[in-house]
Amino acid sequence: MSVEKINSSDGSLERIILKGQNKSSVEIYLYGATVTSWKSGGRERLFLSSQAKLDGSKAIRGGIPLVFPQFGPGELPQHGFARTRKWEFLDAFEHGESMVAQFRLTENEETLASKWPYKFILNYTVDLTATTLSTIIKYENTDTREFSFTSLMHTYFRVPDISSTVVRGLEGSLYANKITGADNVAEDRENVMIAENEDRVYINVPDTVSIKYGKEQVSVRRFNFEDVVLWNPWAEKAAEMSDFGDNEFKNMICVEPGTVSNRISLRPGQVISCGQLLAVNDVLA
Ligand SMILES: O=P(O)(O)OC[C@H]1O[C@H](O)[C@H](O)[C@@H](O)[C@@H]1O
Repeated sequence: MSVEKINSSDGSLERIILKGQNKSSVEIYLYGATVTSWKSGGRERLFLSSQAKLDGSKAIRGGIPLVFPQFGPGELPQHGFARTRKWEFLDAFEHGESMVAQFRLTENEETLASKWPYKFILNYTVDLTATTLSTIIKYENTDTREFSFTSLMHTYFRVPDISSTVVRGLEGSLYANKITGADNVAEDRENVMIAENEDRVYINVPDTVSIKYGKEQVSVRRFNFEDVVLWNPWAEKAAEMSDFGDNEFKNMICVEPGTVSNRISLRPGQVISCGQLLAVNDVLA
């Protein structure tokens, strides 16, 4: 088990690499506090585009970008400012079976001058075990006024083949289809598969959904996040994105825990912790 801090002496961005038991590891860029790699049993579980910008010029395309305080388009830049700010690295250490790293983001002059002008502290904890990765944000209102926000962990999973990838646990939930504009559609499938440009916000989702591919399954358990966004840009939209390889849509699926259909409100001094626990399980059969 080890912690490595890569400084930017060669011009690359600073990052932290935690190595845990059984060939597990996680890499976190201070830029956006973006997790860019998670390995369990020596295998990469997250998708990072070969075209991703890793120089701080754009939000990182892949891994786990953190969306705060605005999901999607709006008064702030798309998906807010947390994914394009440099976070402070607080500490990394071994804790029982886990390797843990902690990061912090607070307001700055730019955010105070933005359309979301509040004082806040986000404490972000990344916890790695041999078979799990948990990412938790503690949101704290340090302002004198109540504020509200939307937030999400934009998790990009690497899959061998999208055409045989199944998402389970969504059956019975309602979703808004952001492509067609249809709202409150009931999901009636036990096994959700993607075969075109999909962008859906699921609400009333059970705590755990899972992604199954081949003989493996990764489960995604949420804490205090209400919704799950399901996204794959498919061929045409992928081709329009400068930081996404044309054929890479075949090897990724975004299953994104967040609270985006409602807003989270915090009074002065109030705190809430929200996050996700990703766990790798082998599937027999
Ligand atoms: O291109 P980005 O700003 O990173 O957004 C990528 C995607 O994020 C989420 O999944 C949204 O639901 C999509 O509408 C959006 O296209």
